[in-house]
Amino acid sequence: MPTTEQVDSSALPRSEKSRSEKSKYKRILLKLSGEALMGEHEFGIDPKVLDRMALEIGQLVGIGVQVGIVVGGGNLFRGAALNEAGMDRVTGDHMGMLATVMNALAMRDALERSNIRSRVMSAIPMSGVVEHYDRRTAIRYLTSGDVVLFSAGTGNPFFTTDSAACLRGIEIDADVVVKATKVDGVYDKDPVKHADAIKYDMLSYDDALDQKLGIMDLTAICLVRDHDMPVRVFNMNKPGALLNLVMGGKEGTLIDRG
Ligand SMILES: Nc1ncnc2c1ncn2[C@@H]1O[C@H](COP(=O)(O)OP(=O)(O)OP(=O)(O)O)[C@@H](O)[C@H]1O
Ligand SMILES: O=c1ccn([C@@H]2O[C@H](COP(=O)(O)O)[C@@H](O)[C@H]2O)c(=O)[nH]1
Repeated sequence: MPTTEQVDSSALPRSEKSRSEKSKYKRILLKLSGEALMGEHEFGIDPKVLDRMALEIGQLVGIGVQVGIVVGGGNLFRGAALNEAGMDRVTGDHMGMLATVMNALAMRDALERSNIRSRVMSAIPMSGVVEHYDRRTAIRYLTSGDVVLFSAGTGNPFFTTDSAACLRGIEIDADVVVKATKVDGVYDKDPVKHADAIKYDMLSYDDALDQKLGIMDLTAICLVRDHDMPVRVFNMNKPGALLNLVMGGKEGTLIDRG
């Protein structure tokens, strides 16, 4: 398992310090579903969702957990959908990656309004708007307690932000990749389409791959399997769930080597 640098909890109030010492994870990579940022809307960003996420992320930072974030772009553009509508696929993917930069900027704004120090890095150079992604700099920011938002996915077309989240999680030596989504875990089939879907509490990488469960793309699952990076899938609309799972609570579904 990857190791992380110890969190300096000496600056925290006593109650938060003792929680930090008990937290299961010291550094996490949180994947936020772009689609979930729409809230009740059909497109775009619901500021209420951003503010609620900022509050929940702030609780983790408050107990000394280091938080890297990858935000999806499905609330704005997806390359595959644009391609189906007739657009060149690579152009569509570039639009999708730019959408994730917009979401990351909106998330940073919400975090900073809650007095949570945060940085946006982009896999696609965007001088004057956000910093270009650099692993060592990102780890320095995380170690100093800043939230780091990794935007523009992997920087390459034909990938997804799930793959980007797993890649960045491995690169920054996160203890876990936490996938925040609209459903409360991984099921034997899509629970949005099938009322009789059965939820898994835990699942091996190989089972997730063999059953093609659709919660994450296969590239992302292969990556975490090859690097033995655990993934926890949970419902981001359940208040307190993120803090609970970081403290070791059994939220959602754990995907690991089994
Ligand atoms: N076996 C499964 N178990 C759970 N969810 C599943 C499964 N198969 C498909 N899904 C679907 O996957 C969705 C969650 O994926 P995710 O959060 O990546 O959504 P997304 O809309 O693709 O995110 P983004 O907007 O970031 O691209 C759920 O809303 C659910 O409908
Ligand atoms: O590495 C990447 C990541 C994403 N894209 C494009 O962005 C959109 C939005 O990402 P989601 O994972 O669907 O939220 C995606 O559909 C791709 O078009 C990419 O090209 N490369």
